[in-house]
Amino acid sequence: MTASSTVTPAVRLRNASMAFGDRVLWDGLDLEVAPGEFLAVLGPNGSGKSTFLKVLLGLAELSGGSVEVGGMPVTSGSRRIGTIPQQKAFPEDTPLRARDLVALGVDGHRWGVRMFGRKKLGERVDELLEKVGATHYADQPLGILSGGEQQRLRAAQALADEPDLLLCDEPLLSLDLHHQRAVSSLIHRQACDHGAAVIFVTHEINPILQNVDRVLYLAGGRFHIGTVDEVMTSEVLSDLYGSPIEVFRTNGRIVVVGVPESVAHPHGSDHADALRVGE
Ligand SMILES: Nc1ncnc2c1ncn2[C@@H]1O[C@H](COP(=O)(O)OP(=O)(O)OP(=O)(O)O)[C@@H](O)[C@H]1O
Repeated sequence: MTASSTVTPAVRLRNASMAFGDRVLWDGLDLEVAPGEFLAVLGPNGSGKSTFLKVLLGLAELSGGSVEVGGMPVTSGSRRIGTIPQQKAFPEDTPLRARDLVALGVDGHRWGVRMFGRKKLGERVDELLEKVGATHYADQPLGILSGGEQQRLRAAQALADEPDLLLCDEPLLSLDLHHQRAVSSLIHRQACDHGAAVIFVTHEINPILQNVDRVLYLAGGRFHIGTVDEVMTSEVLSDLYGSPIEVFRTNGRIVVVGVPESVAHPHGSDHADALRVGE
């Protein structure tokens, strides 16, 4: 799906540039993301993927150009944006249970808490917990849960208020295969059934290959936008990285070979999956 002229894009960037000092993350970026569209944002460590989400949240200002969300200038704290932030463990003594975190994402007015009391809120939270497979640890303290268990709760919280725009920063990290599928299909349904635009930052495109409409690939201060077939090619990635890259498909998966180690791990990251989009 792409933005048509009659529908207000969920996100619109015009001639957008972003730089920190002389470090350019992107320049001349024109992009419209339509309601219901699923955009994957790919690129090596430090290429600007999280910064891109921050710009949409109003937490970072473009160096040039403009950005609109839902046809309006970006303001921070919109209820219509759901976020699944990059994973960071909750401290062990966090005074919340799993279900409390999900409940924080539910807008009381929207779900009629005022009219029907806490019962309705509880039902909505139970429904969300079930969708991410978290029912059995709903009453556990947040801080003792594993990284993957916490991550599933973040996904439930982000979807609680049926956002129009869902910003996901590596939401599948530390999830096992089963829960990767559950969470990515939940996010995809938010796009298909509720018309939410999804912007999904990831190093690993294969788990979401079936869901992606377009890819924004950031690398070395440049970018390429298009469908998976248009962007994930040896030619495009070799051009972006400025060195020979091989992209091939096997068993319905994309394998990328030849990304320079210095680009894949510019900060000495121990994130070994950094660019292994094919595994
Ligand atoms: N406020 C800031 N001031 C200066 N530099 C910054 C600031 N925020 C981000 N950067 C730099 O911009 C670059 C892009 O950072 P960003 O976190 O967006 O990358 P990323 O693609 O999300 O990386 P990763 O895959 O490692 O999460 C990094 O080199 C980072 O150090």
